[in-house]
Order: sequence, then C-alpha cells, then structure tokens
Amino acid sequence: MENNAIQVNSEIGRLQSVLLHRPGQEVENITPQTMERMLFDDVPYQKIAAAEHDYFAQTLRKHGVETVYVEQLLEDIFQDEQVLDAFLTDYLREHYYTGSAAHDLMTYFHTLAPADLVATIYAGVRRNQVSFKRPSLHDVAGSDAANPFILDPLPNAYFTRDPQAMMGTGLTINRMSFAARQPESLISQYIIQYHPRFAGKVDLWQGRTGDARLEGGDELVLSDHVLAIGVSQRTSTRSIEKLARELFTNPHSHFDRVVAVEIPHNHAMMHLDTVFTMVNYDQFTVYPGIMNEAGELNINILEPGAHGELRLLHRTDLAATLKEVLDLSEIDVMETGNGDPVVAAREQWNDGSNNLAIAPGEVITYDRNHVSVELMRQHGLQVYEIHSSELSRGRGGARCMSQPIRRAPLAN
Ligand SMILES: NC(=[NH2+])NCCC[C@H](N)C(=O)O
Repeated sequence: MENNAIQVNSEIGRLQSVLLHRPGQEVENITPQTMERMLFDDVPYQKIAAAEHDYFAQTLRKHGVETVYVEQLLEDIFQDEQVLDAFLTDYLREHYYTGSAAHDLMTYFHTLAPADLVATIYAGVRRNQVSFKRPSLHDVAGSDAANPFILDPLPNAYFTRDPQAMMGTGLTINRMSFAARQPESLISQYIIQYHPRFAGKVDLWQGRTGDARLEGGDELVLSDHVLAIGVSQRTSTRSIEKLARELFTNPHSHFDRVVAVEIPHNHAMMHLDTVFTMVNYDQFTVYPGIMNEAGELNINILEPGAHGELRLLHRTDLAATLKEVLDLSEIDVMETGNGDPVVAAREQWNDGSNNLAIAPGEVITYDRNHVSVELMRQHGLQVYEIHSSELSRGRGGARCMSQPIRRAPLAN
C-alpha cells in the first residue's frame, strides 16, 4: 500500500490540512519562577490566547484548510484501553515514575473522563491532586519536591511545528532538546503509530530515541528535493547528518539535498524558522541579524556522495545558495524590519520572520509586526494578519503554531 497520509513537498503549496493545538490551562500553569524552564518569557492569559488561536484556526478554515487538533487525535486513540495504558506507562516512565508511584498516578488518570484526561496531560498534575501510598525520594526532598507540579504542564504544545516534522510522505518524530517539551513528541509518536489517519500510512524518517536532537522549527521543505535545516540551539549537526543519510537512501524519499544553515544559539532565535521563512516560489523573509558584518553565514550543502558518504559543499551567501539549490535566476529576500535595526530586533522577537505560507505568495502572520507586514504587502504578497498579544509570549508565530499534513503539489 502506498504511504499517502502525509504529502508535504514544499513550504508554499496550497495548504490542505494542518495540525493545531488550542492553548489550554497549561499556559496558565507557569509561574515567574518556572517560566524560563518552561521556555516562556512571560505568563500568558489563557482566555485571550485561546481566542487568538481560534481566530488563527478560523483564518485557516476560511481559506479551505482542514484544521486537525492534536488533542482530538489523542482522545481518539485513548478509546483503546491498551493504547492508553501503554502511553501512560511511557509518559510516567519518562518522568521517572515507576512502581507504586506510577500505579497511584495511573489510578488517578483512570478516574478522569477521556477529554479531561487529555486536558490534564497538557495542563500537568499538581501535588495535591494525587495521594501517594509510598512517596518517592524526589517527591519529598530536593528541587522536584519544591515544584507544585508532580507532572509539569506542556505550555509549548500549541507550537505544533516542533515535536515532529512532516516532509514528503513521512516525518521525523523529534528528540526535543529541553525536558519541558519532551512529552510533546511522545504524543506525536503515539498518534502516528495508532491513529487510523496515520497508522501504517506514513514513512518514519527518524524517531525520537537516541541522542540526536532535532526540532521541527529547524526543518524547512524548500522543494520536493531540497530541505533547509537549522544548525541551532535545538538541532545538532549529528542529527542533520543522520537524517540526510536516511533521506538520501530510503527509496520512498525524493530528497537529495540538505542545506544546513548555522544560526545563533539563543532563545530569541531557537529555530531556523524564527529568522527565515519561504513565502513564495522566489520570495523569502529573513532576519538580517543572523549574518555577520560582511553579510555572510555558515552554510553547508549536504549531498549524496558517490560511495554512500555525505558530500559537503561550503557556502556563505544565503541568497546565492537559495538560487543555486532551487535553480532560480532571481530571488526577493525581504528583511524583517525593512532595514531598521531597532524594528528588526523588536519584530524578530515577536516572530515577524515566522510566516506561514498557505499558498504561493499568501501568508498568515502576526499583526503586531506592522513594519514587516507592510513590507510584505509592498512586495506583492497577500498577507492575512492574526491577533498576537498573548500567543506571542511563547516566542513563536504562525509557522510555529502549525504542522502541515498535506499541501497541494506546486505547478511547475
Ligand atoms: N518553530 C518554532 N519556532 N517554535 C517556537 C517554539 C517556542 C517555544 N517557547 C520554545 O522555546 O520551544
């Protein structure tokens, strides 16, 4: 049977289906003390965040995109008691709960109705929600004992782009860099393995076990042959090489080039898509702060070598490299903030470089980055603005909040 549940062969082909997660209680289960560890820069107001997210989802649906909610898929697969128990066992084991403590937590989860159970996995579990027959040492001493949560919330779950990345007919299920996000890709793994929408109908290019860190915000599908992957705070060079080897040899993959783009390793630019997005056949947005004074950065093109090895071609000019790998004679690179360094830094911080193309030349982006919005309009793009007061506090924009499952093929 053909694997056809996923069809993503570009960043820009008309978007048909997308994975989303509506921010729930989890975004209010962070405090000034935990927000740094939770990868947030502020404490969001859930009611407004959810309303803003609903507006984003409506904008997608209005343009014919099917919106699929991860939390719904999770609830669906939990109908099967064995799948539920297997998930909970893995989830608890990854939080170092085994034996009697895991048993008590399992018992607690089983008292919840399916929708509440899913909401609780996202929201986290507080110490006073469960009574342990025998406490574990980490519940009574040390830093874990001081945490009001025995299972942490997943406030980053609305950034559905990161725990997995869909490309071609398959996906990578990612080993996340920080503990705060690791359970998110366990959820992806279970959905892909057990949901009838995906089970047995996708190619798995790379799984989440092993030590190769990779996150979807770094994985861009420039064409049906070329990926760009960020060498970033979250994605290691080893995992890029591992993925390239798989894609170059797996008969189901048609990717034969990976462009590894090194970006600064810091929280404001944690992924390549926070500084660079493709929005049309020949149009891109880029944050100029990723380049040195000479306008250069460290780029390596990976190609299959003659004897199964990887060949590296070093480059320093982003625009020239894009022309080379996409076979374009001219391209239009729009700079976040339109040349003003103060605006550029401010708008990059609020994801002005993180645009989601829903068709060639049609993008969804945050309204607050008004200089970049105006610039894109001047360059002929159709821009759909979405509200962004609360959603932006998590440092991710429209691309981060969406995982394309299907895009229409591009007319060549
Ligand atoms: N694709 C993206 N750029 N995602 C943004 C993720 C932001 C999230 N707070 C994190 O630090 O992980």
